Amino acid sequence: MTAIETTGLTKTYGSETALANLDLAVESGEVFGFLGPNGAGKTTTIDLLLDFIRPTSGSATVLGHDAQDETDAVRDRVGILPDGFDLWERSSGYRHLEFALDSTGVDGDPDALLDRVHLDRSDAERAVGDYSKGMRQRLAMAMALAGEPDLLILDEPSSGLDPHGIRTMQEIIREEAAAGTTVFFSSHILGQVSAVCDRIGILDEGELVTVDTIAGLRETAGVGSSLVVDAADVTGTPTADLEAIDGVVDVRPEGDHLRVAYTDPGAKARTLHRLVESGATVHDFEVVEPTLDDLFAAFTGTDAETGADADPGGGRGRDSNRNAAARTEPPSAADGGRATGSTAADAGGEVDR
Ligand SMILES: Nc1ncnc2c1ncn2[C@@H]1O[C@H](COP(=O)(O)OP(=O)(O)OP(=O)(O)O)[C@@H](O)[C@H]1O
Repeated sequence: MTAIETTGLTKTYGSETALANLDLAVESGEVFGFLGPNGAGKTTTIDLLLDFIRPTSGSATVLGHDAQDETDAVRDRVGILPDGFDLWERSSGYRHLEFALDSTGVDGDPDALLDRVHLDRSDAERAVGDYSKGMRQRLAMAMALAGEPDLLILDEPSSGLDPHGIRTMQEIIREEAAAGTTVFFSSHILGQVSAVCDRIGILDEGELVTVDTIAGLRETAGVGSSLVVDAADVTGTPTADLEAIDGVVDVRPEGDHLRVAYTDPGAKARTLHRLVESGATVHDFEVVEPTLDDLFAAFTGTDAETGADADPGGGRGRDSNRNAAARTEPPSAADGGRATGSTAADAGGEVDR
């Protein structure tokens, strides 16, 4: 079954197109990474899937249900970690988990959820108002896991997490995938998705640029690996000599090192041989794999982190003001559903446990 399917899904705000004509199918059981820089349209897509906002045109189904007409059926089976969620500041972590479990109608153990996200039970007794950003994120993830959802939709799940927290998040995603849960998660931190995703969709300025496996993306982008060699006396080996080696695509001196980009793995040994033959002393070498940032730049012409033009000569560039547009229609709360979104009412008083 297809877990998520969108057809021509579009959202505009006045003259601003947040999402343009999105056609996307995420298969059941897949871990799908939705990548794009700030303002690419990731949250807009997720908000449309969960009916937090309505599309300008197009349609979407989630777990076989129409995202706009069968919202309750969707939210019953989807665990959601929204972007910019709110919590009840004076309620305890436990209270949040009890609420999340109650709203799924499925029996569950709050302690088991805490264990999964590595949140201490003593912390769960406290009001969330003084939680760190990472603890809040862990609690929100635990709420999303309540009720064993069929689909997890996570908007920037690693936001605010330290490296240990990021590893925990990745472990949870792997465990969920192993249990057959479909996971759809957005991120602009490209390195973090490669470890867990079956496929990746790259979104840029509201448009889906490509969808593929990481290996497929690398191949299509033509971004090869590099051999970085620490060698002395390389003067006897002209760059052109190395560039002529089968499989080598580029040779650049970098300080005391030489960076040799190749597409055929056999080119590594041929390069090292050629250097030694010509009298160079090879002290050390390492293979540098292309990062997803390299891939992103190859597909969009922009740097994923900064949005800056990655290739001023040939890239498409970005309008740096694009994301500054005022939000005139804030995502609404998932009231009563499984969502941890802006449902929190800070009712005041003592810690509510
Ligand atoms: N309510 C709104 N009113 C006007 N413009 C909006 C609104 N919501 C989103 N936008 C615009 O739509 C575009 C896509 O925004 P969206 O939040 O979906 O991006 P994103 O990829 O999730 O970014 P981020 O990584 O920063 O969360 C942006 O240019 C944003 O300014």
